[in-house]
Amino acid sequence: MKIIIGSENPAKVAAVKNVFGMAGMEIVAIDVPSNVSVQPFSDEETKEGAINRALGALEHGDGDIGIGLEGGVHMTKHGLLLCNWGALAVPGYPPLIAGGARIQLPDEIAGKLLAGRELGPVMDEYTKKKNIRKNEGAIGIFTNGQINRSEMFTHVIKLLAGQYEYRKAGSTQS
Ligand SMILES: O=P(O)(O)OP(=O)(O)OP(=O)(O)OC[C@H]1O[C@@H](n2cnc3c(O)ncnc32)[C@H](O)[C@@H]1O
Ligand SMILES: [Mg+2]
Repeated sequence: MKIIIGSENPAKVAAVKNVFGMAGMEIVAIDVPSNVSVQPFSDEETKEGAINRALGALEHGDGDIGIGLEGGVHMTKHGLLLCNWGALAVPGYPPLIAGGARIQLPDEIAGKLLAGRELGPVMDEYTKKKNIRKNEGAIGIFTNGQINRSEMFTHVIKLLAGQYEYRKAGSTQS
């Protein structure tokens, strides 16, 4: 079985390997476009990005399963929340989707995003570190290391893998 993940971001690739990395599974990472803004600004747009990546991965990677993971932000009355979505696509079915954990972003960070900046570089500037988005992520920083980006995406991939298994079992029962 060949699984294509539509991103080369190591935090995302690690999440797929954590769940699908058993014997007999080939996991290939390719960078495919999300076809949404580089900084998605709603649940809908972030979810759309994940679906586009999953379909793109399936199309360009010649695999059995395409997976897309996308990070974004979503405005609420409690401020700007970090949001994350995943999608799993197989030929002949509508993509399965699953949402990830969401947390509040501090006002200082939210203000920069509302001014048009991207979270990745804003986080590097804020922490004075490099490539936060490929490592612990904003979620790791603002949960004091309790949940890092790849753990958060691992949970999303488990939600996708479980739905995929459930659907497969159902289709062989009848
Ligand atoms: O290579 P890709 O797969 O594009 O990985 P990415 O880190 O850019 O991740 P996304 O495109 O899914 O995220 C959309 C934007 O939000 C930023 N972002 C999302 N979650 C983040 C996090 O936890 N930490 C840092 N930046 C994050 C990211 O840098 C992008 O600007
Ligand atoms: Mg990106």
